[in-house]
Formats: sequence, C-alpha cells, structure tokens
Amino acid sequence: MRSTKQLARIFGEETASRVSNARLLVVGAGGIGCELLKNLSMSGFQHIHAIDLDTIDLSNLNRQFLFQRKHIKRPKAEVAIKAIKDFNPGIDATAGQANIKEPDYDVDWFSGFDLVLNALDNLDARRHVNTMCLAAHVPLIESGTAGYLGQVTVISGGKTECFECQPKAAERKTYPVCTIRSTPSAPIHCIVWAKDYLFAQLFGERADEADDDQGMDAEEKAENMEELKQLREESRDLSRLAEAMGSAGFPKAVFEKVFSEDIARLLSMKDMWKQRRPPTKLDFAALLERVSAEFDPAHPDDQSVLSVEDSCALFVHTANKLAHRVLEQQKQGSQGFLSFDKDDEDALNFVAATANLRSQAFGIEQKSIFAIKAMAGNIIPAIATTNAIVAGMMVMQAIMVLSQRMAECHTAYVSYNSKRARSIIKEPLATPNPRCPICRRRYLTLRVPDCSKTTLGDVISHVASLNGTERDLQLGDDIAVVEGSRILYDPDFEDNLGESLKSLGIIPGRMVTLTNEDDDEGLVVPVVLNIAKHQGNANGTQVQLAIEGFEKIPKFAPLPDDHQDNGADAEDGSEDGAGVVANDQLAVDNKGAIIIDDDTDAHASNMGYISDELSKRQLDDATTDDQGPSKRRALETDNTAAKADNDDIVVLD
Ligand SMILES: Nc1ncnc2c1ncn2[C@@H]1O[C@H](COP(=O)(O)OP(=O)(O)OP(=O)(O)O)[C@@H](O)[C@H]1O
Ligand SMILES: [Zn+2]
Repeated sequence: MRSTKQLARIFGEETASRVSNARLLVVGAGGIGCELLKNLSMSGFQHIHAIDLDTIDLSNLNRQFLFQRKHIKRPKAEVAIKAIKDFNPGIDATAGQANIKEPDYDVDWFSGFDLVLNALDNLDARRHVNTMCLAAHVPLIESGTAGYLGQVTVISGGKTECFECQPKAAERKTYPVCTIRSTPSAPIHCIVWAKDYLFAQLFGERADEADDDQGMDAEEKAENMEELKQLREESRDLSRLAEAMGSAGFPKAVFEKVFSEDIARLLSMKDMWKQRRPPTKLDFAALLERVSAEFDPAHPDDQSVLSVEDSCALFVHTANKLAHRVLEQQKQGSQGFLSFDKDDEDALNFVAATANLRSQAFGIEQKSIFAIKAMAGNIIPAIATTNAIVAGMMVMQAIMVLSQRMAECHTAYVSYNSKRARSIIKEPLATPNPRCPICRRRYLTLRVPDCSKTTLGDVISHVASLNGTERDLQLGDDIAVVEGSRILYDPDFEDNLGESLKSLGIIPGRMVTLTNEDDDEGLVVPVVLNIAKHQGNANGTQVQLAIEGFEKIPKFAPLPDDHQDNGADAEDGSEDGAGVVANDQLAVDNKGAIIIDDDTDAHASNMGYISDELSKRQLDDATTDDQGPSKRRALETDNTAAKADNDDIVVLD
C-alpha cells in the first residue's frame, strides 16, 4: 500500500509495520474526528474503529468535510468510515453509532485496541475514556479545540499525566441571581433569564423554590429578604401558569406576568432604580397589532435582529408549540418536561424571543437568533483549520506512540496571538500527579465465573489468599471496598459479605476500588478491580475467581512529603502548572518544525478542552470526615465524575 511505503521511507520499516498492524479506536467523528479519520486512512493506518453517538446536522457541514448534505440525519461514524473507505478501499474500518459510555464498551473491549484517540467535545466522555484506557492499559491521544486554540496530548498510565491529573480552569460564567432576575444590564443576562429561568420554569422539570437563595449565607439572605420573597412569588406564579398550558390564553398570561406584572413589582422597589435605569412594561396587545405583515413566526430570519413586535409574535408561536409538546408527552404517559437544547428550534426561538423582549423592557441591545444561539449554547465558533492542525498533530503522536518513541511525544498547543497569526507550541509530556485520584490506581481485572453466585465475601477471601504470594495486592489487613460512591465493605461494615456480587450491582463492566482503611498517609496505591466474565475453562472443571493484569501495572513514584505541591488539589481553579510552560523550557525543547510563541498567557488559556467546566476537587486531607484518605479519595472521584458534565451557563449567587 502506497501510504505504508511512504511511512516506511520516513520512519523505517518497523514503524510502518507497527502502524499498519495497530488497531485504533477513534472516539467522536465530529470536527476533529473527521479530519483525524481522513488523515489516519491516508497515513498507513489499516485497522480503525470509529464510534460516535450522533447523526449529521446541517450545521456540521461547514467543517466536517467527510459529510455532505445528502448525509444529514445519518450516523456520523458510519458516514465518516464509508468516506475513508472510498479514499482507501483496502482499509479495515468499522463504525458504531453509540455512546462510548455504554456498558458494552467495557475494559475488555478497550483492551482490544492498541491506541485510542479522543475527538470529543465534552468533559464527561473524556473522563470516561481516560479511565477506561487506564484500566485497559491502552495509550490515549487526547485532543480538543476551542476556536483558534487547540491541544493534543498523550496519556499513558503511570508514565504521563492523565486527563484528571490537573484541574482545568473553570470557564463557566456565573451570574448573581439578582442580576438575572431583577437588574439585567447586558444581553447575556436576558438570555440566561430566558433560558435558565423562564424556559425552565414553564417547560422544564419543576425547580426547587429554595434554590433562589442557594449559596447565600445567613447575612446575605437577611439583606435580600424582600427581593427573595418577590422572586419566590414570581416562581410560584409561573408554576401556576405552567398549569394553564394548552389553553388559548397561555402565551398572553405568561407575557403579562413577566413583562407587565413582574416589571411593575420591580418598579415598586424604588431603591433598586436610584442608580439604574428603570425598566418599562410591555403591552401585549399593542405589540401584536404592529407585527410586520411578512413576518412568519414558523420561519424567522435568524441572522437579523427582529423588531420587538415580531419577537412578540415569535414568543406567542413558540410558547404554544412548546406547550403543545409538553402536553403531548404527558398524554403519552411521560412526565412531560423539556430541557433547553440550542439545536431545538422551538426552544431556541422561544428563548431568543423572550430574551429580546426582556432586553426591550430593560433598554438593552437586542440580538439576532443566531447570536443568541451562540450565547445560550455557550458556543465558541469551531474553526476548521484548527481542527485540521490538531488532527494532523494527533497522527504524528500516534505514530510516535506506536513506534514506542514515547520520549518524542509532546503536549502540543495551537495558540493565537495578535502579533503572529497562529503558532504551535510543544512541551514535554508531564509526569503523573502522584495524588491523582484516577491514575494513581493499580488497575487489574477480576474474572468472575458467575456474579450471581460469587459473594463479596468470596472476593475478600480471594484477595486475602493472595497475601504472601507474588500476586499479593499489598493492601494490608483492613481492606475497604468501594463501588461508585457506595462503601460495600470495611472492617466495621460486614453486612454485604454474604451478598452475591450481582445483588450488589457488581456485574461485568463495573469497577470496584480496594483500599486500606487505616492508610492515613495514603501510602497504599488503591487497587481498582475491573469485573469481567471468566473466560471459561477448556477442561470443564469449575473455574475460580482470578485476578489478572499484574504485569501491566506501572511503577508509582512515592508520594511527595509536601501536601501543598499538588496541582490536582488546587482549589482556586488557577491553571497551576496545567499547561503553562516556562520560556526556558521551550528553549530547550524546540527541536522540529515548531514555531515558538513566547506569549505564555495565550498559552495558558489555550488547552482545547478548558472550555469544559471542571468541578474543582479537593483531594488532600482537608476533608473533615473520618474516612481514611484512600477510601475518601475513591469516593470523591466518583462523586466529582457524577457532577462533571454540564456545559451550560448556570445562575449562581
Ligand atoms: N459519549 C460520547 N460517545 C460517542 N460520541 C460522542 C460522545 N460525546 C460526544 N461525542 C461526539 O463527539 C463529537 C465531537 O465533535 P464536535 O466537537 O465537532 O461536535 P459536533 O456535535 O459535531 O458539533 P457542534 O457541537 O458544534 O454541533 C460529536 O460528533 C459527538 O457526537
Ligand atoms: Zn492522573
């Protein structure tokens, strides 16, 4: 094959052969994924499986060049794989339309690949693949772009930082409740109000009234007493209105409540407007009388700013449509609530119309639906060229990993600065954070003949039976077993010992973490057992529990004495070493065709996936509960993972 020959000429026969024999998993066939699949198929890679949960949208076609208009609504991975097979018919390429988090894609499945490449767009999936690759001992190439900024890095368990070793800067904007609900002064305040408050209250899952004062201490609550009371009343009124959904007067009732009554109530709080421009009430009937004759609320122009009258007509149209959808869902027996999705036209148009009406009331600039989509969806426009550069760098890293030239792998950044249009920066791969709650783990596989017969006690006895052998797990006597955020066993909690694994929800694909209860120093590296089916026994004799994978466990550096010296413990969200590179480091590291950019500030903010919100983690001993640190960390890991994925703007106080 031509590409293999070319590869052999550049990198040698051995590398070319490793590349052509390697089994690759590409997760995500979107902006980066399409570029990557195209590159891989043209660079000598022969065995590729791509997975993506989504289907193709019109909005993907401007940058996902393997897709054409005729492919809209077809599965991304399938179409992308078909396209690369057209380029390179000899390739062994397969596709799956699925969420990579589905239990079918378990550790055994991941172990079937030599290399995984992430081309994802969300933190939750990235974290999941990171853990699966660590558990399966498969190297991972991680990537991300945000507009002109991009990043590629290599993750190899025990050798490099993993995706969770460092906190990522929090990008999520938060706004005080009172600004959103009472004193907006910018378009985004009105958009957040329309999306997170009005839309959510009317069509979403019923919110908890107590949320209005979340985050306030007692003093703040006392100071804001009057306003909080008003806010609660407003919410209650809206909930009552939601019950009128489907009646002819529903849109008018909502309009009059939010753009007339609530504004009158705000105006009555005179102190609020001493330093601010007071809002004005809107008149529903008067606005509807002046809607332009040519305005079609079913097909609004999303590029221009609508007149306030047309926004009112759009509000009526979309409020009716959304109400209808909720009622239909209820009729079909489901709970009947919607959550905002920027790609749901009714939801977007409702939010755009109400945000603009509110802007009108508060004398704030109005925006086109297109602009509101970007703001409501927290969207940074995707740049095809950045995706292409990142995908190219991923292929280079893939070749290096497969040819076992890890020392030549890098974290590479695509960066932007006003002096130089674009540049790429690289830095050496960082070593693992010795306190990382994900990669400082010994990932092993526990083969279980039958989870409905094997008890938790059997597992504990099996672990104990390894003591003193070469497979000693070195957990000591006081073992604790944790699954997710549940404690299954510790020396003071033996209730589950007689339970079958299945009855405890421990089935193939799940992972349980074993720690030492008394390990206050955190010296024991916890063991994570991936539960897997036993492969069976050819002789027909009864198969026993078996723990596998000892030979794949990396060596872990001892914990540093200084507990402060820990990036993952950083609480302030600062990047704290997460990608900031010293200039002198660059100077010694700038071999190759890399343009060095000396703007470290730009660099610091250019990790492709920093746009994902990372919940901050507190991994050190600051937690005041009385669980041992190892078990506590195991629990925290699971809790933070659960909190992780929410890219939306949140209203906080
Ligand atoms: N858990 C997951 N399992 C499989 N694929 C995923 C998962 N999460 C995200 N993806 C896929 O990763 C890809 C990321 O690509 P990209 O960032 O270009 O997003 P997009 O959805 O194509 O674009 P946009 O968000 O701008 O509409 C998407 O195709 C998405 O479906
Ligand atoms: Zn880590």
